[in-house]
Order: sequence, then structure tokens, then C-alpha cells
Amino acid sequence: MFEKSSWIRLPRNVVVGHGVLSETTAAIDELHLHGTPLLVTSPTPNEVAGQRVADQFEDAGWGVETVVIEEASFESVQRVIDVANEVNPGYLVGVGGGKAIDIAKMASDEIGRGFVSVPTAASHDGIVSGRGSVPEEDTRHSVAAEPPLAVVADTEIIADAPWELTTAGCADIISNYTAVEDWRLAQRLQNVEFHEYAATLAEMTAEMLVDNADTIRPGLEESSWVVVKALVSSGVAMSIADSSRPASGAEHLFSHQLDRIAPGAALHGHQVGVGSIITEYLHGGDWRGIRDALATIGAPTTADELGIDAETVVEALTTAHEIRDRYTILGNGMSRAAAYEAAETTKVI
Ligand SMILES: NC(=O)C1=CN([C@@H]2O[C@H](COP(=O)(O)OP(=O)(O)OC[C@H]3O[C@@H](n4cnc5c(N)ncnc54)[C@H](OP(=O)(O)O)[C@@H]3O)[C@@H](O)[C@H]2O)C=CC1
Ligand SMILES: O=C(CO)COP(=O)(O)O
Ligand SMILES: [Zn+2]
Repeated sequence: MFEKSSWIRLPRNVVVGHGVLSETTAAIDELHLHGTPLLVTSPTPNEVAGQRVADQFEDAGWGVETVVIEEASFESVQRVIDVANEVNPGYLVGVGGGKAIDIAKMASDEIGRGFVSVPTAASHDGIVSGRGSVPEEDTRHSVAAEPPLAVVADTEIIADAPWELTTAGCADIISNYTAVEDWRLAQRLQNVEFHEYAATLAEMTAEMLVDNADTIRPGLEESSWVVVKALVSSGVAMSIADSSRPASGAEHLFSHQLDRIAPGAALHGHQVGVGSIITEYLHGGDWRGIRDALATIGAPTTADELGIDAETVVEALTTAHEIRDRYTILGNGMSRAAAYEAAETTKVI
């Protein structure tokens, strides 16, 4: 039965490969955008890529305005909006990790301009999605934001980024397994809207990454390529669902709660990976398989490796269900005894 219309907003040009940063203007030119680009970046990404992108824009005769943000905050989003109000850009270009990209996509959404994503790290699937997240107070989870019109992912630059950013991106993809299990559960128990295509794509993406886990190695540019492709697929799954459901279940609630209790302890992807080991155990599934895939890639599998203690894990597990209205295997909350049992059995603590 057709109940309502749905919009699937996908990037038109996804350019991935060695040296493709030099094709940024070509990828944008194809979109028939007009006006001066506003480049949003952060300090290191600006050095490794932003300045080169700005030079390309100048050489193309398009001009460019640049904002360098240091922090992932609503203040930074506002700063970009303020600059945009002054210079009236044709579109925004985010160059960096999740911080610069999310700030650019949230500002784009606010001012109604197109957004182009130029990731310098493969740290999570936000680099290609239409979801934005700023780690402040009540909004730990992502919200709808401007999806990228184009993504330009230069694997030469991404392979040179700190390796733990790539293992975090891998773990974010592996967490799709439990995210989809939670989504199916929510459909059965709560009649939550479910999209088979989006769920299958998200699961298949995780499966392909796990199948290739032993080829993902630091210093191998091919590994960055595999991870970026997986992040693109995961972003597409979220666009099809018009929700982060295909890539975010209870393991993400656990991570968002850790961000509250122990801010900055570990990377998003590493936290959701450890969360996935525990929530797969709660689902009665192959949690050892998830743990082994994470370990093979070199992502954390224990609280120690995340830099948090047992009490923090238990507090996050018992309160994670309060993060948002999203039904998962955590139901209405875990007891402390159950949280200890799950974390100990899976050797997370
Ligand atoms: N939209 C979504 O679905 C999601 C969004 N997020 C958001 O994303 C952000 C986290 O993303 P993440 O990528 O980890 O964070 P950052 O963008 O802060 O990048 C992490 C670090 O890596 C540095 N860096 C980036 N690229 C390179 C490179 N090529 N070489 C060397 N250093 C590099 C950055 O430098 P510098 O400090 O100079 O920027 C920063 O220190 C948070 O704001 C979070 O809220 C997280 C999960 C999901
Ligand atoms: O990180 C995400 C998917 O990997 C986004 O999920 P959230 O909506 O839970 O922030
Ligand atoms: Zn995630």
C-alpha cells in the first residue's frame, strides 16, 4: 500500500580515488552550481587539502571565501552562517573530517545552499550522509541536514590521515549489523517503518567490510578505498531510509551516552564498535564474530582500549535508551546487573 511520498536525496557525483582532489572543480562544474564557493574547513584538513581546493577555485575564476573552524559546536555553525550572510555564497564546500563536514552541511541546510563534501578522513559515515551532528548537550545524535551534491574523496590524502580515524570508520560500518537487527526488532515490536532495501544495503556493506577485514592495513591506500566505498554505501542506505536507522541502533545510543558521560574519551566509530559487541550479545547473535572483525582491523574491543572504566560502560548501557525515541534491544533500559553481565561475558570489561 502506498501511504505517503518519499524523497531519496543522494549525491550526484561521488569521486573516489588517488589524487582526485585535483578533480574537485570538475566534479562541481558538472552540477551547474553558480556563485562563489564558501569553503569550510578545520586547521589540519586546511593544510592537507583545503588550501589546494581554494587554489583550484581561484584558478577556475570562481573566487573563494574560506572559514576555518576549530570546534564542533553550534557556535561554529553560526559563524559559518554569519560569514555566508556577508558573502552570499553559491554553495558550501566542507573539507575535513566529520567536524568541518557536519558544520558545513548544517550551515548549508540553514541557509538553503548546496553542499559539497570533501573528506580528508574516513572516520564515520557522516562524511557522505544527509545527517549532521554537533556534540553538544541534548543533541548527541544526528539530525537531518543538507545531503552532499557531490563527494570528492581523495584516497591518497585519506590514507595519510591518522590510522585510527580509518579503523573508526570501519567500526562504524561494522555496527550496521546490530543497527539493522534493532531496526527489525523495532518493526516487529513497535510497528516502526522499515525499509528492506536500505536495511539490506547497510547489512551488505558491513558484510563486505568484514569479508575484507584482513586486507585493511595501515599504509595501504587500497584499504582507504575499501572503507570510503563502504561509507558511501552506508550513507546511501540512510538516504534511502531518510533516517539513520540503517546505520544506528543501540550501539549508537551507547556511544552517544558515552559522549555525555566521558566526552572525548574515544572516537565515535570505536565506541559504536564496542557497543556492537555488547548489543549483538543481547540479540543472541555472533558477538564473537563482530569482536574478531574489529580486532582484525585494529579497532578497540574493550573498555580499556576506549580509555574508559567498567562503571562508565555500565552507566552508559543502563541509561542509553534515554538518548532518543528509538526502540532497540535495550528496550526500556537494562538493569545494572544485566549490564555488568553482558559487558563481562563479552570481555568488554
Ligand atoms: N553526521 C554523522 O552521522 C556523524 C557526525 N559525527 C561528528 O563528526 C565529528 C567527529 O568526526 P571526526 O572525523 O572524528 O573528527 P574531526 O573532523 O575533528 O577529525 C579528527 C581529527 O583528525 C584531524 N584530521 C582530519 N583529517 C586529517 C588528515 N587528512 N590528516 C591529519 N589529520 C586529520 C582533525 O584535525 P583538526 O583538529 O585540525 O580538524 C582532527 O584533529 C564530531 O563533530 C561528531 O559529532 C560523528 C558521528 C556521526
Ligand atoms: O553515526 C551515525 C550513523 O553511523 C548517525 O547516527 P545517529 O543518528 O545515531 O547520530
Ligand atoms: Zn555512526
